Amino acid sequence: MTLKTLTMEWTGDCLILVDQRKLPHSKVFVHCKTFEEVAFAIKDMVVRGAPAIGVTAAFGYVLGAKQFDGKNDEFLEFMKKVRQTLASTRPTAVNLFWALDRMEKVLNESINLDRKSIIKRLEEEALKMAYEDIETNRSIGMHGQNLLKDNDTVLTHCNAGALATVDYGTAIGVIRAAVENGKKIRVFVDETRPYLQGARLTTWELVQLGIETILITDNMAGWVMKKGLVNAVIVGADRIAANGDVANKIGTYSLAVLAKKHGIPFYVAAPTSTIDLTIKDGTEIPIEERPHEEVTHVQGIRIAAEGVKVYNPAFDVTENELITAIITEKGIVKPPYSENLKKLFLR
Ligand SMILES: CSC[C@H]1O[C@H](OP(=O)(O)O)[C@H](O)[C@@H]1O
Repeated sequence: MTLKTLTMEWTGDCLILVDQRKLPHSKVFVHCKTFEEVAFAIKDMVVRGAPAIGVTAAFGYVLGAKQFDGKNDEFLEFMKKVRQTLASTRPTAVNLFWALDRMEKVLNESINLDRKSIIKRLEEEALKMAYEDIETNRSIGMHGQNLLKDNDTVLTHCNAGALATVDYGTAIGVIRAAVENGKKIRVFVDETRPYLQGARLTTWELVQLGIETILITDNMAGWVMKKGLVNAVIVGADRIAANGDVANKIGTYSLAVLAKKHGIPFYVAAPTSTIDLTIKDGTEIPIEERPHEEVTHVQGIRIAAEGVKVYNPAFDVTENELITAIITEKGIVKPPYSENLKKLFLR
């Protein structure tokens, strides 16, 4: 079985990723034939977005198993190294660890089979995860679109579209589903400095979908809300703590505070694989800090003085009291999140 979407293609021995560092200027692809190449692709953000990172790592795990050519009793040790290499790429999106846990479980359950059968089972699990993600996103969209009315204007941040997942998207999935249900939706897209996922990726997706898209710089969001131009804010997530605190792209917290101030509903769209019940609140979520060059340069051109210091947290945490509802594939979760997120896993 194979897989081919906007974000990735699995051919059986190669994971082909659209190079999101180069979009929208050029649509080029990175071919990964080893787990090391997959790890680099995640770390350097060839591919990014919590669900996309998880499934990419799953295929990286399969490639690692295929690469092993040592003695049988060294295989498990080798696969531990594969997991460690993939797990060390980016710390915030819990989907990465959720996906690797799923792959490791299949490995442990099939370890007494011959190597070919083990690899086959691992590949089946990665493909199952990939196709599940597409269905999950469509379900998030189906639930979430009920929160939007015809002629609503939505503001979104970063990219939580098809490119951040295996396909369809989470926050953008809600917008797509509303449009597919006949609603006219307009979208304000935050450019999302410093990596510009909004300006480069979300606008590219929405324009191709024929959805009215208005690009703004991040510092315009408050004014747009104050002018009464926004009916709802919808963002993705990288990790949701047990109490409903949400880690998402840097700038999300500011949007949530502004939305509260202006009485605008603030929704988070995420699969249950992004919920991490092992951590009680957002203070425990590891926040990735990325290279200074992402701030001092834009597309390789220096914009800041030489010698300047830089602080570049890639994510922030939005406290649960600022979140109106969390949209998942199992339905819409409202406060109290500590109680209601747990219930999701009992369904
Ligand atoms: C659907 S998850 C998308 C989520 O991931 C992004 O982070 P990054 O581009 O650094 O991987 C951002 O937080 C999005 O909301």
